[in-house]
Amino acid sequence: MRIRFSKMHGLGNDFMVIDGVTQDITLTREQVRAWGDRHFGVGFDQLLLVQPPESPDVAFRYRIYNADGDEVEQCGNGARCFAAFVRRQGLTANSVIPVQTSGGRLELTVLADGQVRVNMGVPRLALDEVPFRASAPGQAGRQTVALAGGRTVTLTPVSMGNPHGVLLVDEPPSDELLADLGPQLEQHEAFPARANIGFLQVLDASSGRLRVYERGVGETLACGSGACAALVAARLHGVMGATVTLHLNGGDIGLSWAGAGEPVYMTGPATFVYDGEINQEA
Ligand SMILES: N[C@H](CCC[C@H](N)C(=O)O)C(=O)O
Repeated sequence: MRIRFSKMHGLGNDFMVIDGVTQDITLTREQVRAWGDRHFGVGFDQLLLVQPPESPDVAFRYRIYNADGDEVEQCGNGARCFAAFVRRQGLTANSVIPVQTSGGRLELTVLADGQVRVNMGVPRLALDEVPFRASAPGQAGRQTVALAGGRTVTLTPVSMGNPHGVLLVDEPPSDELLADLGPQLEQHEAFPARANIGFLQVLDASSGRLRVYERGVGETLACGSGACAALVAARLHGVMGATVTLHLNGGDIGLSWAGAGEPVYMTGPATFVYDGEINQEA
């Protein structure tokens, strides 16, 4: 069976986006991995599957699959591309689009300049909601994680619907730092569901530099939910204000968070690359 899809990206975090409203799509873990392969398939960080709504308070459901084939709860850059996709496909003409993901309900607003503003929901900081398994009592927002060889790191566990661990670093996050700590922390026993690991260098109260080693993918050029988690962590540490710009390898993202109990808002681009067709069995 031939499947129609669009290739898109949000600041270089790239997606295969499939209309599961007008096409009857069933995905297996093996199929996602095959299509995600950058040599033998389409190649992507995540696959986004658009589906009809399952409740009256949303217009759509969208499912997110990492390149390793696992379905996950949330994708911030993907949410922006989802909004641009459903309008381009003619599935909606609305500018405000409520959507359900496995990690919660998002409200997306397509702005006049084509950027998309996302209400990413209220961050969850309770350790069992991230989930995070503390090895020793930590103070709010700061947990110590033991690494092989006796080293320890301090990070902030945050859920944006998906799990994140954010480290505040004094220098620009280097390739060596991510290669050393990214895989260890992504799969660390402290994160029973694994985690996306962010490395944030705070530049001043309104700007910072972020690199993210994503769960199920590795480092991406941008991570939207990771950017939200980084702002939350920085605010818990008292080192950033309510409205910031974070510089990611793929570009800049605007964020705001008014504090505990409030949602995080993220604004950024959604870029269309090409339309394609692929065989279901490929
Ligand atoms: N790797 C993430 C999913 C994609 C998140 C990211 N691409 C974003 O923009 O939020 C996870 O396993 O939770």
